[in-house]
Amino acid sequence: MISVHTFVPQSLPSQALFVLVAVLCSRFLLRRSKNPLNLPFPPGPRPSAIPFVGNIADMPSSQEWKTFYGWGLEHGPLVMVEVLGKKICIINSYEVANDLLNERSLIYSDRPAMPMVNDLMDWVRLNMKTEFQLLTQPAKKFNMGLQPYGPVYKKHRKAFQHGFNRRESNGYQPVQTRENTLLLEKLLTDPSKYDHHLRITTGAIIMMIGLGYPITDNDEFVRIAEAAQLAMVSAARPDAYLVDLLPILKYVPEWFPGASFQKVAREGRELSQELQNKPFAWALNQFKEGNALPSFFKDLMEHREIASDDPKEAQHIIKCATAVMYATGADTILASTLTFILAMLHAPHVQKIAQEELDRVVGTDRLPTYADQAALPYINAIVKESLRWELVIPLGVPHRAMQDDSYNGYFIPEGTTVIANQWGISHDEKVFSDPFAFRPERFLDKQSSLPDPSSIAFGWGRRICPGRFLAENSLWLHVATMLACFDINQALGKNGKPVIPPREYTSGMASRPLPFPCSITPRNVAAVQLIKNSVASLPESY
Ligand code: HEM
Repeated sequence: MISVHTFVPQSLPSQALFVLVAVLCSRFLLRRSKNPLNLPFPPGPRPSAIPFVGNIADMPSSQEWKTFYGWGLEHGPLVMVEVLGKKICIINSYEVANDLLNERSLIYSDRPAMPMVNDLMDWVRLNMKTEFQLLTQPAKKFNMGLQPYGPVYKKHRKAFQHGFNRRESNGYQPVQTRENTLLLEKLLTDPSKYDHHLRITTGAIIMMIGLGYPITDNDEFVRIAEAAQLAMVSAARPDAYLVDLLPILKYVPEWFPGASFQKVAREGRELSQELQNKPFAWALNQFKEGNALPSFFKDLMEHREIASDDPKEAQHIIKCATAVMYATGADTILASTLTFILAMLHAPHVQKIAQEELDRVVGTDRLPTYADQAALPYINAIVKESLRWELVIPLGVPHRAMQDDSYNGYFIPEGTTVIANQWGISHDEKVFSDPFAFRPERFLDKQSSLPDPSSIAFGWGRRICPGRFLAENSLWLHVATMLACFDINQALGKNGKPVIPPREYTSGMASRPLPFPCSITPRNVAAVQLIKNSVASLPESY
């Protein structure tokens, strides 16, 4: 069933019902009339016999990527479904995703409207009619990741890329190194809370890099960022709410029977406002008083012209970029590191090989650093396999066709939502043999033609994740240093036997492992001393 927190009013007034039917009919007829070559649509599960309803009953309510993967096996790499007149294409192969989303990115770089998240939760308010108005009244648009493709989006993207291209991202390595060393100490002291420590570390890294903000215990900004991000990713699943399929419903008031989605939206909206305003106000104050630490925010404030020639618009773009950064950055790095830890419990032999490589190349009297990266192919392969084995954003962020297109004899009409099932693509056994096993070795062969998992996990074309260099740097250091200092083992169950935790992940746009027990112990006395020495030699502050 469709994953509705649905809303179907019990007793719509007859006029509203008429409008609804008219909207559906016109959408249906409009789509039918535009297929000049009369090509078939891509195959997919058979829709309902009831007109307009389409595949609503086939849509999964959780772990959508697994159902979509099954459709790929049954119908081929490009699947189409239709839900209430809206067409959704699901891509299950690297080749097709590359052909459409990379090679034809001029056509596929738009985002679908997503009224629940964008309009009602205020992540991108689209109540203005034209791109021109969007350009001249930018005050409401906040999350560039969900913005339609166009001049406004390009300005936001440019500002973001300025701070996170490969060179700038490498410039943040000292922050990552410092916070990671503190993480090792926390894992030494209290390993059972490993997920909490990692959450604090990824938050601290993002807040320092983004705003120059040193987080505290129970930090308010971290709480806001996490809550806002959770609200967004829970709602931003493909057509999770009926309002995403029938945008007219966004005008239904919260008090109306059955309109509980409006309460969810209001709470999300309040969080998104807090996310944009509170940390920014703090950073601006620091900047004005001349106390700002080096950060993405400070750099952009000093080079506002990169964002816009208009200082007011520039400030707005900077505010949006910093908010988006800590809304998207911390949780994704956390989830990929948790996946790495879970993988170590499923493939214990891997860490033995990795530790042998680390001892041989780095030795045991210092921590691995970024300078060792090129000499540690097995660690690099673990990072790649962690990005492939389970996906932080299993279905990517949906794209939208901006014009009619055809591919391999199939018609893809303008307006189609295009979902790259990144989880499915990463588990395509025609490409990755034994895809459910954690096997870093598959990436050791330099002659191999396997796609790099980064070219799947971080998305496609002009919308590819701009935080990917930063994310990979963080993940690499967590993997290399944790394996250098600790043994990561299965925890013992009640019967005293080791327990392999299941590979269970949350649903939503972003996904992470459900909490799982594990044992993290220092490899030996030398590792304990190494961590203590490394912490002692950290500078007092930034
Ligand atoms: C392991 C970590 C991460 C993964 C797997 C990941 C994955 C993704 C994916 C799949 C997309 C959608 C791309 C598409 O539309 O095809 C995306 C977009 C985005 N990511 Fe990441 N991401 C990660 C970390 C980060 C970090 C650390 C930041 C910020 C510093 C970030 C900022 C963004 C932004 C702003 C977008 C929207 C891009 C746009 O629409 O133009 N991400 N990410």
